[in-house]
Amino acid sequence: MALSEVHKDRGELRIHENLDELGTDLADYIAELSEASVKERGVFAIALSGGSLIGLMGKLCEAPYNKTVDWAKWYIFWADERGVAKTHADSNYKLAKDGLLSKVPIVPSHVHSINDSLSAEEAANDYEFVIRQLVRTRTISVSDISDSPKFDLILLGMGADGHVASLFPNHPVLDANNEWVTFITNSPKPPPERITFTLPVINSASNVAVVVAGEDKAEAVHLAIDDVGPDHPPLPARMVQPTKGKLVWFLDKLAASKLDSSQFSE
Ligand SMILES: O=C(O)[C@H](O)[C@@H](O)[C@H](O)[C@H](O)COP(=O)(O)O
Repeated sequence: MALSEVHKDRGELRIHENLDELGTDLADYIAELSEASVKERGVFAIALSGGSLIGLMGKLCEAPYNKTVDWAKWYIFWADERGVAKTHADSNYKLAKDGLLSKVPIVPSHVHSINDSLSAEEAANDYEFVIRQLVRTRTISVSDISDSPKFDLILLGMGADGHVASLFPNHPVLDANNEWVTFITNSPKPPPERITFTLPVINSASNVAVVVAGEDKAEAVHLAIDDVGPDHPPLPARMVQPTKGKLVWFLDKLAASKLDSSQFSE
């Protein structure tokens, strides 16, 4: 049985007994947001990350979701990508293609992957340009308080160091405020070159979900969610604070094991 709680300023926490339960809840959540967005806007603009997230989304390829989700209305983006060819084992595009996109009827022209034939800097500029065109036509909605794109859903994983997308702790990329998409060439997690959404774009989304499993992430989950005071410089995951959108954490009980448990009720 999942524990669910709305933390006073860190969004909704959904804590699951095991990965199977987490995967079912995540698939339900994505399917519901897709339905609501298609009803409201006629499309669903979703941004993916890499890592274990894609495997945890696996139930979307199975019944009932493979038949009930309106896949033709999905537009796919990446919150971050690694500086490798799309055929490389490290590519976030390849991970999503093999694990999800090739298994459901997504329209190929709706898949907006990051150009792998450019330098990291050029690819970031090119991706921002692509997103600008799609904001103009409202395939991607626009924030009503800035000119930022407003994705219907941005899905993030989190590293044991508290990074999300390719926004790493103490890295100047955390201060990138003028761009929608930027790049780094010195990622502490290989490969070194990466393209990433900036925090303003993540925080302008209608919905942001952070999906985290495993005991090695428990300390970072605690630092990202609990009131830990000013002695701890905020982790990138703590800087995920949608201005008007909704934040949901999908955790397994191991990742949640260091949270101040007093805040939960069944
Ligand atoms: O390309 C990447 O590396 C990711 O987008 C990154 O932000 C990932 O989501 C986290 O590192 C968590 O990855 P794991 O879930 O595999 O630990």
